[in-house]
Amino acid sequence: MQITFDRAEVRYGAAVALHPLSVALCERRIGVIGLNGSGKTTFARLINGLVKPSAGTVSLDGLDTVKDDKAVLAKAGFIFQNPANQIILPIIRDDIAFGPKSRGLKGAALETAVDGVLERFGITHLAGRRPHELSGGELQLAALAAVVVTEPELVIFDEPTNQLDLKNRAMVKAAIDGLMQQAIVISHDLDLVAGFERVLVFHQGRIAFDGNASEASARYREVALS
Ligand SMILES: Nc1ncnc2c1ncn2[C@@H]1O[C@H](COP(=O)(O)OP(=O)(O)OP(=O)(O)O)[C@@H](O)[C@H]1O
Repeated sequence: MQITFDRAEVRYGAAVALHPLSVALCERRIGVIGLNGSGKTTFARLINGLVKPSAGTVSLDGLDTVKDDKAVLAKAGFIFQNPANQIILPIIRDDIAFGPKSRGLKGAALETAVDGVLERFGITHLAGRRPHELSGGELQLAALAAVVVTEPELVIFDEPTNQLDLKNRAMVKAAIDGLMQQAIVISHDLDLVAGFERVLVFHQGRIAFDGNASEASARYREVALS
């Protein structure tokens, strides 16, 4: 999928969260790194229309995130920094079933779809649990399953390994690596984006570097320590 920013900018009053940005993205794995407050989440939320540009446009395969917001939401799933906030229903299985159910899937087809994603992310044993009974990594996988079951073309992750231990981090990394969908991953975890085709470094609301993962890490270290 082609994601196109055309002079898109975001302002909150007098403060600029994202300076006018024009960029086209179509790689399968795109990393976004940068200091706190550099504009990464704003950038990511623009992609699926959670944040609307103050000026300019953002489009996904020609669909405008403002005018075609519903179609954009169906194409691009978003995993929030704290996935517990996006798991609405008390039981994991019901939460995963919620999206496809509200799109009309029912009966055996619904059960098969839910079983499929539970198995795919290795969380079948967690289906009957409540969100607070899951580890941070398991919560990420449950939120990911709930997004993937709706069959988006793109999945956007906002700091998916934030505050996870090594084991949970590896679990989430494996899930992202194995994802069939295009993925955009915001992260402070440079290992997570190390193998990505394209990595953007944000700094003070602008892209300070756009290129391969190893050069991006070096550039990030430079801006972080400057
Ligand atoms: N709703 C909002 N209202 C006002 N200012 C905001 C809002 N959302 C973000 N900002 C500001 O915009 C700037 C960019 O924020 P953003 O969350 O995009 O950064 P970030 O790189 O994702 O940071 P972090 O790594 O801490 O999550 C920050 O200065 C932030 O304070």
